[in-house]
Amino acid sequence: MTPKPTPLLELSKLRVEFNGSAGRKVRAVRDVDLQIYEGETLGLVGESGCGKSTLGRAMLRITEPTAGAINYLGLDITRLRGTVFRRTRADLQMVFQDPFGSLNPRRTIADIVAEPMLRARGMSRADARTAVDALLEQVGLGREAGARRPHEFSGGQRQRIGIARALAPSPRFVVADEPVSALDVSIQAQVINLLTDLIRERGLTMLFISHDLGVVRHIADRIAVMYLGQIIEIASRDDFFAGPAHPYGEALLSSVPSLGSARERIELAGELPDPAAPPPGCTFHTRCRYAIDRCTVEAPELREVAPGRQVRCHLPLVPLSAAPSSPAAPVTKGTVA
Ligand SMILES: Nc1ncnc2c1ncn2[C@@H]1O[C@H](COP(=O)(O)OP(=O)(O)OP(=O)(O)O)[C@@H](O)[C@H]1O
Repeated sequence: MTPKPTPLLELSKLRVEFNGSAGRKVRAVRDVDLQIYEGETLGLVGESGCGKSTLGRAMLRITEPTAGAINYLGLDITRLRGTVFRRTRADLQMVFQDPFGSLNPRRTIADIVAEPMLRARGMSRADARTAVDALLEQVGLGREAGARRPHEFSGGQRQRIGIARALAPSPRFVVADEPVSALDVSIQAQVINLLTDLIRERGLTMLFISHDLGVVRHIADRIAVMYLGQIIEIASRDDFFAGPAHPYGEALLSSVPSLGSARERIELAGELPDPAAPPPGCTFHTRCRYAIDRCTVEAPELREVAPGRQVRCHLPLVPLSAAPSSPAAPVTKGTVA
């Protein structure tokens, strides 16, 4: 028997609540348990507002979790303070959806990319200069880009700068939050191919957040589906695209005919419920076409229905004896044409 791989990052009961209007608590992330294995890209999908960004930001403590633990190499990051936190945090970086908003317009690209090398890794200026040149080459901008400022670049180029800055402290784990959704489709493919190359060359582990299943299919090894702050399905990429086990995933996939799903289109009834007042029982029951009485009163647990495949549903769509698949098994990733 092959030993189970050790997660690089493990979330236990991670919770994020915001103060909503009229003193109501917005439960954006609800007690999430999740393992991310070294070298894998985990795609996090779900409708707008289901909590994907909040979960990604909480994993890096950009948004402080309300409760729970984030285990990274034996350390609970939520408990770290001061220098130890800053040093550890340099291993964990983020690529944002809108790189322009996060790039200081007054600074040169070389300064922007060098800053985390100097601050987080204590590099000398001379070493940082050499490393910046190499990184700008690696992300396809060329070292000449270093002397210019953010406004001189197109959206796709700015995202390359955002990626260079995230990689500057040589992280092991990167959260990419909708990194291509603001870009033209032709540019999206180039940035996805760049990320795929960087993941392979640097052995990066990544949480890739996207509402676009077509994009996720090109880059992710495993898929986690989120609904109203909870993970409701986890599967290998191939298993998920062959047929989601949760009715929500089934509906999401059916809405993208280009993904080759021969199934009928399933309309999701109504809007995403208010995360400050989630429905009782299974939170998806109000929109689920298979819901039975039990779903309205009893909240399902996230349970394993096949090796490496978990689902939070009383009536999962795959048979309990579904074909085995390893959670961290290497998957050949596609190149976007
Ligand atoms: N700072 C905040 N204060 C109050 N509520 C917030 C805050 N940030 C997010 N929320 C709420 O938390 C819930 C989850 O939002 P989040 O942005 O994480 O979802 P998402 O799936 O990433 O959606 P999107 O793709 O639109 O960003 C939403 O109801 C959102 O309105």
